[in-house]
Amino acid sequence: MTAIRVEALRKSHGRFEAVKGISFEVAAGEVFALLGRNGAGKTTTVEVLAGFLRPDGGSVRVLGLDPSTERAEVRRRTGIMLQEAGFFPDLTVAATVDAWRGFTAAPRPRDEALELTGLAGRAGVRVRQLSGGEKRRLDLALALLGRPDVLFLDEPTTGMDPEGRAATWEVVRELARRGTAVLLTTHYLEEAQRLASAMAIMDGGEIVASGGMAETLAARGGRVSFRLPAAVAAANLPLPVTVDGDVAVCRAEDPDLAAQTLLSWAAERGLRLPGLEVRAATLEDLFLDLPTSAR
Ligand SMILES: Nc1ncnc2c1ncn2[C@@H]1O[C@H](COP(=O)(O)OP(=O)(O)OP(=O)(O)O)[C@@H](O)[C@H]1O
Repeated sequence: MTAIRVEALRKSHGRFEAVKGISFEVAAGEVFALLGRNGAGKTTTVEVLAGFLRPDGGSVRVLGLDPSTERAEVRRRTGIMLQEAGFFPDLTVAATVDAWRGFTAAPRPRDEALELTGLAGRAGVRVRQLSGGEKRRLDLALALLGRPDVLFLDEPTTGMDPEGRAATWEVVRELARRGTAVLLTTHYLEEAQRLASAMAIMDGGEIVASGGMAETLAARGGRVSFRLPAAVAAANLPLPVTVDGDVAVCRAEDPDLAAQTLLSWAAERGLRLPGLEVRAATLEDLFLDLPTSAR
């Protein structure tokens, strides 16, 4: 079932067109990563989907509803974690969750929300005393309160320590397993690669690359890297490489085959290729391969 549908969406801020006719879909139970450098138009897109901004062109549907005209119903069934959270600094964590529970239909119990986000031990602490990462966790706890069918996460793990990040990923995975559609924006490409099964990369308000995560990465092939022996000139290797310092990198559709070719070539000459590493393409490779303006 399609949970989020964006068709030819356009949105300007004043005269500046931040989103220029983008389309994508997110299915129930899917984590979809919307990526792109600062100012690409990701937050504007999320704000339209959440009903904070009206589209100037095209259409968006969340759970089949129009967020600008059916905002209350969309709000009831979505959770949202924006970059800037508006907390009351003098309230405790527990009081903040209680206040939000008051606005939420059939909310989760407070302790469950705090437990899920690793804040159980911080219930009595005032919001002003939380670290940046803990504030993000509180924001997530509030976004989860209504057991949403759709969750918008705008850079959810910024400022979190590795443990907090891993715990957040686990919460997001569990929600997706239970059918929540998750739209994630992040600058952490490893996070996107681990969490999302599909993605779109935006640049200057347009989508410049999109597709299933596994399929897109598999289509990029992979790379073999090793330290170039002093006696070997890169041009003499049996496959083309780029050299960075003393590390040679060979991009290949089939990196295992490329590694075999390089190793046999080295063995025939009694050479070793120290530090040889074979790996599939990452989202970072894909990003770095985009035209400069698209990063
Ligand atoms: N309220 C606003 N008024 C004017 N311009 C805006 C407004 N909000 C965003 N913009 C501009 O629209 C463009 C897209 O911004 P947006 O916040 O959607 O990008 P983003 O991809 O989320 O970036 P980031 O990764 O930095 O969060 C930027 O150039 C930004 O300066």
